[in-house]
Amino acid sequence: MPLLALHDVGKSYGALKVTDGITLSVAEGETLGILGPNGAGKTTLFNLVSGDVPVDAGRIEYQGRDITRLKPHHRCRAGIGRSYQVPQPFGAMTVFENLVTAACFGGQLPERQAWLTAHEVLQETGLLPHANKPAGGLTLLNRKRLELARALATRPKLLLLDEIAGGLTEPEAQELVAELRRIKARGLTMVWIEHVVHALLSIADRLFVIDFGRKLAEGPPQAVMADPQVRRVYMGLEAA
Ligand SMILES: Nc1ncnc2c1ncn2[C@@H]1O[C@H](COP(=O)(O)OP(=O)(O)OP(=O)(O)O)[C@@H](O)[C@H]1O
Repeated sequence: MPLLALHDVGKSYGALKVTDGITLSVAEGETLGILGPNGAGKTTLFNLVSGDVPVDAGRIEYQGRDITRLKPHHRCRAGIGRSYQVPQPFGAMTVFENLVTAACFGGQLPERQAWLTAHEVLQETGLLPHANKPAGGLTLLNRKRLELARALATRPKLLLLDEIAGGLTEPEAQELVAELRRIKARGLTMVWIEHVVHALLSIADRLFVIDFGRKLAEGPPQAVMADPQVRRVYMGLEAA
């Protein structure tokens, strides 16, 4: 049984079909990379899985259970954690307080357990030296780390990452990828939307490419990147 399964999922805004009959599944322990041009409907797909936005059509299953109509906070408590493309920390709170809040309210941990979890996540994401700084004053790399850390503090079984490497310099992106590799190695299932293709390729087990809300390609990373349609539509390259 896959951890996550989408069956013919659809979403429209007015006449615009943003998600058009998407069917995909994610196996436990897998890292699925999602690619697609700007406006292809990638973030919308995450919004549908996390419940931030209701679906118009189709069904979403998590751990074999139909969660299509479940509220976002219940999905979070069931183990679906996500980051946002634009980091959304509580800027006036410290890094540590942000994580305790995520662990208490997202992960529903009792306070003592939330503190311990926040500490573990600080270590895992390299944020320990910044624990007592206000989140609003962090560098972009550390804001991205905090976005990752806030999702981890909810103790997810499925982690959805939305362009976590976007805007970083090459060495910063490499640091973040190294952290994600360690997280992957402990068996966490991840779905990662990313435009920084080489970062995604260094970790993804499988790719799923979206264009105009539809599946364009799916499969092993090398095969997908060699697909003439993907090269033309996504990378603007002529087919070899
Ligand atoms: N709430 C909304 N109301 C109207 N249109 C929306 C809404 N949310 C998204 N869209 C439109 O849906 C389309 C897909 O948006 P989405 O953010 O999912 O794309 P994306 O693939 O994540 O893009 P990017 O790579 O630029 O982040 C875009 O045309 C966007 O303008």
